[in-house]
Amino acid sequence: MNPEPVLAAPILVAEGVVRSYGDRRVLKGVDLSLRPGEIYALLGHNGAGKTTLVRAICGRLRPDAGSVLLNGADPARVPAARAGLGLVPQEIALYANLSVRENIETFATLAGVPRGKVPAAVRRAMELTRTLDRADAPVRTLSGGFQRRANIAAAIVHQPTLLILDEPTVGVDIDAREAVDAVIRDLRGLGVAVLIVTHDLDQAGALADRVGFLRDGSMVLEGEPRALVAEAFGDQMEILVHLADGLDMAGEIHLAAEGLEPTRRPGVWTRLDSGGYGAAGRLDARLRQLGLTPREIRVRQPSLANLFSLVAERKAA
Ligand SMILES: Nc1ncnc2c1ncn2[C@@H]1O[C@H](COP(=O)(O)OP(=O)(O)OP(=O)(O)O)[C@@H](O)[C@H]1O
Repeated sequence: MNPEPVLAAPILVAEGVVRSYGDRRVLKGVDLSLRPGEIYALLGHNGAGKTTLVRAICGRLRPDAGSVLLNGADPARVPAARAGLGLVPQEIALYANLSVRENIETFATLAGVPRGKVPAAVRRAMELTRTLDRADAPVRTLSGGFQRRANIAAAIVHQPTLLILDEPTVGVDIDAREAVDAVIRDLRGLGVAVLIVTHDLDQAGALADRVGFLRDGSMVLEGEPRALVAEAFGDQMEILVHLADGLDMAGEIHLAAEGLEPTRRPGVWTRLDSGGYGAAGRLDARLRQLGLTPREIRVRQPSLANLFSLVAERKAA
């Protein structure tokens, strides 16, 4: 008989984390754990408490109640625990006039990499982030996507076991985004635990082994993205209707009466439906009758974005 696979011990264990600012409770007892080689996407609207949770994980603030253990030690009290952490801030935090190599050397020294080991550590970080071919270029001459990878190199040069990335794809074009995703996957392959704080639901759905939705300081939903979507929507599909520009109020009322809701993309409306392509065909005919001829109708599997709206609606309900 094969023995049960033994799961590696978690790198991060946060339990019942509570934190208030004044009399406002911003974290209301949050649990979060990450194992080596796991990518976790922390999702939530502005003000949900994501940054506060990350600050508690980094040991930059102490929870009022609950605990955070990073590699078994409290990062707010034990500096050695913080050595196991790499943080990639949302803004590029590099010296613009220094080269990629010089920047990463500086971060290696700051992170306490022994002098003799700095060149090899810097080279490894540049290889992992595919920044080696521009190692000697000043950071200010590099594209936004390249700078972001160099930012990751600076955060991993001391070989942390947990890497936290804050909004790694904000302002990054699609090709550069894929390059950043590839770096994150490689780090997972090396056993690094990766926590991504993001509003980018496409990235979370594509990359994360687990996602957690933080809402008003509580983790309201957590799990494997595809399983969560399947559980929430069953056999429903998303019908996306793309309409011509210049929709008037009457048109919007008709669309809402057909159960459609506007998306963030102008002219694109959405509805969940278990009738699949047949339902899309009937909707097309109905909209034409109403004089709202769609430019395009698409039917697709629901995504994390649908789940995110559902979680937000539940709050409203
Ligand atoms: N230092 C502070 N003093 C007082 N209130 C704070 C402080 N930092 C955050 N808050 C409040 O705590 C709540 C949670 O903030 P937090 O930054 O953790 O949310 P977030 O989910 O990271 O939001 P965003 O996506 O906008 O960064 C917000 O209402 C915020 O205004």
